[in-house]
Amino acid sequence: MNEAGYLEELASKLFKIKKQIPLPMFKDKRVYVFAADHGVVQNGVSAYPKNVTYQMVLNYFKGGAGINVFARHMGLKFFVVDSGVDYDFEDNPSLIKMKVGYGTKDFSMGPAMTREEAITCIEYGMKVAKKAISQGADLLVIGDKGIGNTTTATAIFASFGFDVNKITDIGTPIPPSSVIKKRNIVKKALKINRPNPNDPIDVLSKVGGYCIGQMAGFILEAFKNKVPVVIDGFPTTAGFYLAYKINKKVLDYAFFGHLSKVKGHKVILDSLGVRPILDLDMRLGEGTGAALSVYLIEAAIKYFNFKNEKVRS
Ligand SMILES: Cc1cc2ncn([C@H]3O[C@H](COP(=O)(O)O)[C@@H](O)[C@H]3O)c2cc1C
Ligand SMILES: O=C(O)c1cccnc1
Repeated sequence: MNEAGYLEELASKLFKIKKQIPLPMFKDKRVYVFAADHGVVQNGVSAYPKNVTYQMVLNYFKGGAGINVFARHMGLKFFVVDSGVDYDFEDNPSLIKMKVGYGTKDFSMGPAMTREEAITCIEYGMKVAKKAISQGADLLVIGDKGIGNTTTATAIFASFGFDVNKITDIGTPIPPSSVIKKRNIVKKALKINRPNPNDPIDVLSKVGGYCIGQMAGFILEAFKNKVPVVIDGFPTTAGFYLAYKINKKVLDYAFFGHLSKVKGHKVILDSLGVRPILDLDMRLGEGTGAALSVYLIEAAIKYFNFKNEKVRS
């Protein structure tokens, strides 16, 4: 048996969550993109300046970004969470205002945020998930938006013991000299801040981001409510990793939508023993790879139900 290969694993993972035959199809699929600014950007670790973050959020409102295309293609409701962008947005139907601050501090000089802010991030992320689920959401895809967030993600993983040399790569296209700078900035951040790998909140406050902290809270709340979450690329996996360090059981509720082209992503996914659904050389972030993978998760459910129907008849 197992002729449908990995699709059967996907279905059996869902079956462990839902414990229902037939498995229900998703009725309210959503993508939440967590956006924030990162003080570390002032060191020239991204191909873009900081103000591109808020411009991209404004672009979401017009439906003009990659994730808007894929959300429409996949029938996902789209939301952007302002976790901490250095800009005051006017109200918009897809905007969720959860600002913890106007961007983190540069963690190569000291802590990114206070411990209180880190806890607030987790709480706000939980609030976003709670509301989504109370409105009927039954599949939650997460994405990232924020210039510099791949440096923040690298610093988080490095804090938990991953080798900086093995996980540092370009996010947006920077020259090799800037990749070296990125690596050195992360090393300096660890030296200055000494994040405690046994205390995920300490890691978040020392070298984290408002967006990544909120993703962690979001994932923890989704788990509590038995709602599966689809993780995207490198920055969203950092959010997942923080949640995982708080509660290892979140692994049973998470699907890894794709393998990012950022080389560290494979290192992290291998360490978790998980297999990404797609591998398309994407390094776009925003939830794009995860959004596309939903197609296969749904196909896996249909196939599972078809097989079980055959067995019964
Ligand atoms: C136009 C544009 C579209 C994007 N779509 C995703 N990202 C991605 O790249 C950024 C992280 O890479 P780094 O750490 O190198 O800054 C994030 O905003 C992420 O969403 C984009 C970035 C830009 C500029
Ligand atoms: O892996 C990702 O999701 C990613 C890669 C590059 C830039 N932003 C996100």
